[in-house]
Amino acid sequence: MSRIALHGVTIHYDDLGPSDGPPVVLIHGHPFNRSLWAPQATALGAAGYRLITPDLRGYGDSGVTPGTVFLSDFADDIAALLGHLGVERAVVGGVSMGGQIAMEFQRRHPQRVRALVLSDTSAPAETAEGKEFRNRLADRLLAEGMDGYASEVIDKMIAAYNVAAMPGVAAHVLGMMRATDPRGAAAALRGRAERPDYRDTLAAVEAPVLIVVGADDVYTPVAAAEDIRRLVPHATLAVIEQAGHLPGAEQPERFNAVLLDFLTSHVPHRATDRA
Ligand SMILES: O=C(O)CCC(=O)CC(=O)O
Repeated sequence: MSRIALHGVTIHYDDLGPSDGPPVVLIHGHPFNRSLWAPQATALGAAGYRLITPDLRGYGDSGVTPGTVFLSDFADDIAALLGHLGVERAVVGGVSMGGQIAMEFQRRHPQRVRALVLSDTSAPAETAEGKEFRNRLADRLLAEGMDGYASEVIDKMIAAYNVAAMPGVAAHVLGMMRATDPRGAAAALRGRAERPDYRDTLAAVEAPVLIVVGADDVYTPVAAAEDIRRLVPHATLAVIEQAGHLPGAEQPERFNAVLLDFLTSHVPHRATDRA
């Protein structure tokens, strides 16, 4: 684990795998942390890729900036982290809110994106109803803490059948949610409520794009992934069976196979991308 002070906060991150491998950044969702990507670390490293996984500000070991944190703040943190690491261009991917941050990164720093990986996410701006929900949830988490929310949503974060069948995965996901600082979660909820519509950005993307979705995701169902696919005709779409909103955790072997297949085709090892 490493850390860096940037934009007024300390960001913790892992930088794993061969340092001269093509860099891949994977961004966790809400309310998780970089340990979400533990099942990807070994597989990517063994295949020769460098994997950089930050704890977003307000999550995991990173510092908290209470109030409102916009997806643009998260994207700029990642750009600064890559600058610190001497990485000019990278594969940038994420799950759910992390996928939206990857789209925001593409919007703000398109020249730094070698390829995009969008797992279980959606491109449109928040609806009026969604904004109200996120702002209410932010108030609730600040008042009550994370425990009640974590118990309520575990069977949507991973497929309900996996909660029983995969107690280790369920415990990990619950543990990440419960350990999140409510001030960090609330700040991200408020900022995410204000996110822009990413559909125009996606329609203009020339970089390779991988869209992944759990077959039984109830938050961002397969239809949301198909909507993204329609915007990006050159994208690859993979549906992961026996998974919900977090296929990288629920079905790591299937998820890793799809990811590595995409990387091998579109991001070969020869290029080094160090600045
Ligand atoms: O609140 C939602 O939109 C679904 C849950 C979620 O955001 C999880 C995540 O960001 O990974």
